Amino acid sequence: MSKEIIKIFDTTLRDGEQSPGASMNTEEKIQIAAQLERLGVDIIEAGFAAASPGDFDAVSKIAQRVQNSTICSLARAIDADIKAAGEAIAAAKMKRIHTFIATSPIHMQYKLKMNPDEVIRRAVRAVEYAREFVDDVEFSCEDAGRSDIGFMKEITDAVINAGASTINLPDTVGFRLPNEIGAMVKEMSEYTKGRAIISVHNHNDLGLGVANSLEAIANGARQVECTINGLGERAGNAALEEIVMALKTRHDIFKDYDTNINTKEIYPTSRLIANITGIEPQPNKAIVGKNAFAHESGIHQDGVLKHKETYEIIRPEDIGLDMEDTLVLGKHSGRAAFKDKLAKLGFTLSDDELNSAFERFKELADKKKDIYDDDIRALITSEMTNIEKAYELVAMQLMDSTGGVPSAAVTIRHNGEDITDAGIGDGTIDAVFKTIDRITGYQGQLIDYKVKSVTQGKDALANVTVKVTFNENEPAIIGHGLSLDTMLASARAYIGALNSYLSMEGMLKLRHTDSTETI
Ligand SMILES: CC(=O)SCCNC(=O)CCNC(=O)[C@H](O)C(C)(C)COP(=O)(O)OP(=O)(O)OC[C@H]1O[C@@H](n2cnc3c(N)ncnc32)[C@H](O)[C@@H]1OP(=O)(O)O
Ligand SMILES: CC(C)C(=O)C(=O)O
Repeated sequence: MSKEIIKIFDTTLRDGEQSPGASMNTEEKIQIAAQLERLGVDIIEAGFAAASPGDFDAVSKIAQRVQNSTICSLARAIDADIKAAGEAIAAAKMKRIHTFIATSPIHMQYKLKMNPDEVIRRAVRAVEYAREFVDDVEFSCEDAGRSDIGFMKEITDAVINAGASTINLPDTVGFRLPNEIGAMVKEMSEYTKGRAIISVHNHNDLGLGVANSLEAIANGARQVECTINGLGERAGNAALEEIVMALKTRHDIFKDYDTNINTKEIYPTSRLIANITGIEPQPNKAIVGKNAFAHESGIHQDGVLKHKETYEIIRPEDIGLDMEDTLVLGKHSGRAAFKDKLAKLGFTLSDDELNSAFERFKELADKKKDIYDDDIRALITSEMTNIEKAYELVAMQLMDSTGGVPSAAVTIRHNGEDITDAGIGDGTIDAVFKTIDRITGYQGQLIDYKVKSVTQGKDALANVTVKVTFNENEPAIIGHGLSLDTMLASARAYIGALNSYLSMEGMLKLRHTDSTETI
């Protein structure tokens, strides 16, 4: 008997980006979308096109490039949002508009300030208008977990009649227990049988997002919304890798179902998201955490040596983690071996990108003894997500004697000219950032600074993430920098954030003059 496919709807680029500190620039989002396509997700929620000109731009560019996944944009039940979503995804080969409105009494009364009839009217109008742009419309009863099921049936009938083909029942605040989600999904699936696909979108406030999603599948849900590494608003969303690997590992229970996910792309996708957002999964995170396949204690090690399955329920290679082949290439490696390694890691680079990545790889190999797959992943990610460089770091010299004044001399290239200046600060990083400000004329406010080592060892690459505002009325910008030297990585991250800001500046200006149309 052929298995039923559970559609995997990935919302890393939309709900995942709602994780504090997880903002991504357009180039980064395009790279993530390409990897999600490789992973085999059915639907990529590429953003919320009406949220900002930057979001619109990212959704449009993803829609132009992705061929094998449906591209979706979220939209409130507001004409202007739906128009933005429809226009942003217009070029996609397969496209969907996902519109939503809250259906719980608490949201309707206090947030929307609408009575239930008005909510139904808005929902119907939204779906009808969305159908003017696409055939595939998803409607979400926001806060379904706390909504009255009778009211959800009423609104569901209305939106199905208006043209929605997927009904999503989000547990927006992660309040429900698995048996409750199971009961809600069962009742709604039976009610809508043959008329719409029932989907779930479970948040993780009580740590139950994945359990709730599995229970939903067992009770009739045929689409699950989830994110890589469980990123998302507050405590995050149900993690894609956990849902998919639970279905695969417990095929005895879920024998009738399958997904289109190529599980070997799970680990590379997780690393890409961690490198880009700077948000590392906790070490004990299921499936993709650093310790997920580490056996620390003697009895476990003894068991694994005798027979792996004594303590391993998943083979690392099934998620694309090659435990035996982590040590790679060195300074004597050539372009062919480097290209071959990149292909194995799932990267396809243009000739220019390959040349520039190879140069950076050689610089790294000169200084670092062991180069691991994760070093190469970080290097390529930073190479491929480099946006146009208005400013480029050329050289940097630091002074930080104990009891003295930390100072930095920095040379930056701008419009082909090298500009050098020096400055002091409260610490070396502050001195570097202030000197960059003096040279560029932009005054950045550092909101957050994070450094993590890409792999182990004293000579590990430092991956620095900064969050900076260059204008207090505009959103903070994320920048990443990679180097063996933490100070150099910091300077690169700060200049990266400025370059991102400049590439978005025109769009951000537009945002202030945006008007939001309501019906
Ligand atoms: C559960 C979720 O994750 S929903 C998705 C959350 N994602 C986001 O919010 C994306 C980022 N958001 C934004 O950039 C902004 O909030 C925008 C551009 C969407 C809207 O900005 P603003 O127009 O300034 O509105 P603001 O955010 O202050 O308030 C939201 C408004 O939308 C209304 N609203 C909320 N959801 C809906 C909905 N589904 N349909 C219609 N109206 C809605 C609210 O009632 C409120 O209206 P009010 O201003 O009349 O009180
Ligand atoms: C818009 C919906 C799907 C959402 O993100 C939520 O309810 O959490």
